[in-house]
Amino acid sequence: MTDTGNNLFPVFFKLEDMNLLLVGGGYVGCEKLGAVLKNSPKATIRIVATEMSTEIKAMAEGYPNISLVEKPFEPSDLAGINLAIVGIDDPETSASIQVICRQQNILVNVADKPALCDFYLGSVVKKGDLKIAISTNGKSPTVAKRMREMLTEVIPETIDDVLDQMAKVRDKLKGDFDYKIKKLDEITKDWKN
Ligand SMILES: C[C@@]1(CC(=O)O)C2=NC(=C\c3[nH]c(c(CCC(=O)O)c3CC(=O)O)Cc3[nH]c(c(CC(=O)O)c3CCC(=O)O)/C=C3\N/C(=C\2)[C@@H](CCC(=O)O)[C@]3(C)CC(=O)O)/[C@H]1CCC(=O)O
Ligand SMILES: NC(=O)c1ccc[n+]([C@@H]2O[C@H](COP(=O)([O-])OP(=O)(O)OC[C@H]3O[C@@H](n4cnc5c(N)ncnc54)[C@H](O)[C@@H]3O)[C@@H](O)[C@H]2O)c1
Repeated sequence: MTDTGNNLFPVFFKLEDMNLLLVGGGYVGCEKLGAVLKNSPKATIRIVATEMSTEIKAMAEGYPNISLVEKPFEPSDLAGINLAIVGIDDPETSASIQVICRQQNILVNVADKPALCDFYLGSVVKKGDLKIAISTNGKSPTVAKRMREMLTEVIPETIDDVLDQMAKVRDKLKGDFDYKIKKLDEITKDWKN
């Protein structure tokens, strides 16, 4: 078996059909909330923090699916939660939240603590329906950010029109699976050059 270097398995969650808990309402909480809202603005998010910053309150305004609860984290906050992100300035409590999440099979990200993460957030390139997620295996989030900027620049805005056209062709194609693949490959075969 060869080691590919980065063994993280990328998936795209339908977060808007899930319940997310964000613990922490400071700088990191705000960063992570921003990342979530940019991608999945209708996600149901419970934010629990002893103190909620004015920034996070402002960011949550206008999102009816966000509930802000100003109090310390308690295990009961995990009721009905599918995913959790922890961004608090208390390493011991962070570690204990990670343990409780594990016990309940809730996937957890403790921001900036790779050893305590079941998943990492990625840098995200988004052009209409096209989305590319980038990971450096935790080696350099700054490189991930630069790659996002580079790809955002080189991918044309018209890619979304291309996706619309391809979706139309795809819907119209009759025939079996192999035929469809052949046809769709034919239409796009020159793109590599
Ligand atoms: C991609 C992005 C997504 C997001 O968070 O939305 C993201 N970090 C971003 C930015 C960023 N984070 C940090 C800096 C400061 C510069 C620097 O330290 O390099 C910058 C740059 C900046 O802000 O300019 C600090 C930092 N981050 C981690 C550590 C701990 C460590 O490495 O041990 C420390 C040190 C903390 C300390 O010093 O105490 C760890 C993680 N950060 C990850 C994701 C995961 C790995 C992703 C991957 O595989 O590449 C992982 C493992 C876990 C996680 O947090 O999910 C987002 C870019 C969004 C964009 O702009 O596109
Ligand atoms: N600020 C940065 O640039 C930065 C960069 C890298 C790593 N970090 C790390 O990320 C973590 C969070 O940093 P920050 O800048 O967001 O801190 P912060 O002080 O801005 O916010 C901390 C938040 O955690 C909340 N909190 C603390 N204990 C809690 C508990 N038991 N239950 C619920 N909420 C609780 C506070 O009320 C506050 O909302 C720290 O471990 C920090 O070392 C911060």
